[in-house]
Amino acid sequence: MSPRWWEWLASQDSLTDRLIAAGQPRRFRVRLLDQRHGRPRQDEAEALGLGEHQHAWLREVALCLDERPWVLARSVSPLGSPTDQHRLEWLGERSLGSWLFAQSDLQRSPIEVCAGGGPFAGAQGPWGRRSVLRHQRITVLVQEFFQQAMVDDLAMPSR
Ligand SMILES: C=C(O[C@@H]1C=C(C(=O)O)C=C[C@H]1O)C(=O)O
Repeated sequence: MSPRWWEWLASQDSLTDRLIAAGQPRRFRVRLLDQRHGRPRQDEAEALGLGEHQHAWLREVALCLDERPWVLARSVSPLGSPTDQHRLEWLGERSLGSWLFAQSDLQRSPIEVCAGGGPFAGAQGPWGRRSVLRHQRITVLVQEFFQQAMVDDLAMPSR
């Protein structure tokens, strides 16, 4: 892995803030692709220690600079029951990170890295990462997949 990618993949702070800074003067926007209640994938349930029938809040977004998707993200957070309202349902196109990283007691698990663009149709990119973030009773598995548009716009190394 190149040092420039390591800097992105290993960063413990808010990816939103890093994208805004690196993307200057491009306009940053969170484009909400999907947000619903449903069953996590098996690997997501395992990462969250969930039983296979437990429901979760599922959120998929594109983090865009000048409307180009640099990162596709899929976040999964357990629900007590399918009819529960998740505390973050109101987010809309505000960044999940803008709320999470405003919580003083936020905890983050070690970051796991994987190759590839992620479980999104047509996704293309060199790297993905995931970690679990916790604040009081909220636990969120955040999965971020860096896309070819970011490679091109920042002239990043291919891997
Ligand atoms: C966790 C963060 O929030 C980002 C924003 C997301 C969203 O709005 O759904 C999802 C993943 C993150 O890249 C962050 O900024 O680090």
